[in-house]
Amino acid sequence: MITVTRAFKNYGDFSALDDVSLDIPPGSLTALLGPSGSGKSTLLRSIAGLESLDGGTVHIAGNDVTHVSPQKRGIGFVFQHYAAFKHMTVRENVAFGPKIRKLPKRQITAKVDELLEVVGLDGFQHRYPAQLSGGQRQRMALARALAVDPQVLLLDEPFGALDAKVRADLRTWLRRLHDEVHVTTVLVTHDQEEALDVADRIAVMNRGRIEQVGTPEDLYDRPENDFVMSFLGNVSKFNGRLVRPHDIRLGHEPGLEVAQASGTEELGVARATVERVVHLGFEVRVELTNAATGEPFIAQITRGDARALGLKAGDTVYAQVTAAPGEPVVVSAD
Ligand SMILES: Nc1ncnc2c1ncn2[C@@H]1O[C@H](COP(=O)(O)OP(=O)(O)OP(=O)(O)O)[C@@H](O)[C@H]1O
Repeated sequence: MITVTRAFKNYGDFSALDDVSLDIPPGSLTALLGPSGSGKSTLLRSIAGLESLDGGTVHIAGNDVTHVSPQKRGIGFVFQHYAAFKHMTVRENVAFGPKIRKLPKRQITAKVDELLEVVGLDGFQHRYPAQLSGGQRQRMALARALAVDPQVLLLDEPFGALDAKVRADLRTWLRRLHDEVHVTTVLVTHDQEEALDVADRIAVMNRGRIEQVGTPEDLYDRPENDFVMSFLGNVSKFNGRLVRPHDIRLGHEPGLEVAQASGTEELGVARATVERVVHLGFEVRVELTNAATGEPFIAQITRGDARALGLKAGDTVYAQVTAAPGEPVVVSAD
């Protein structure tokens, strides 16, 4: 368990951490998610001991490490741009930490073999970092961080510099790796899709504060405020409320047929003009304008529904917000 209690960090007048408290359960993969400048890296670096707090404490596994040096905190750290030793092979890079710790040679060999296999680099062990792809280099960085058996693994946008496809592959891989090694992991990301995909818990940060902590489901289905709702997925303003695109149904009649089809309670109907219909594979994004308010909004519906409605630009339709009873998918915009 990592416990941050009432952490404050200022840079001059600027408050980078403003009374942050957070519990990170042992064995979890927790994402710190927030926009640029919200304090994610500062919080991560404070847990690592790379930043000293102006107030508050950090405990790791029950020990107060607030004034303990980074080397003695039992952490592995991976940054966005990982600085590997260029003159060392992959194998030598991974073996570096255990060698410094003077582990017996045989033990080091076994450990490095195991880790290279876990990160899928066993065929690359004699290459130099420059001979690896970006994704392979980050996997080497993770193997190197894990080589010293850290209690905690801290990842600061580890896949940030890679292209979308490699990022997606690596996060699936990280999830599996975590299921295998179970080391308590904290991941900094500004990418909500990455956080929802990989983390079992997410702490949403904004302006040096934590807005909400919970499972991806909690945050997506039960956001505590507009900031969390907007940050985790698309939202549109609909009759003065924030609504998710897939919580809007479309029909040719006001209310009736959409209400019957969904069987859910009515939360508001609006007449709207279809501006654009975008096919996104299984789903269709319909861009609309509210006839009464002139506000643009988006509905996301299935391809089948779009076909049944025969939607095209210029059509007038009725949009209705739906939500399963008891599920507050609509948060007041005020
Ligand atoms: N050494 C520093 N000196 C002055 N200001 C700093 C310093 N480090 C960070 N800050 C400021 O503190 C705020 C929080 O920075 P932090 O790096 O924690 O944000 P972040 O959420 O990780 O953002 P990003 O995703 O852009 O890295 C930013 O406004 C940043 O400019």
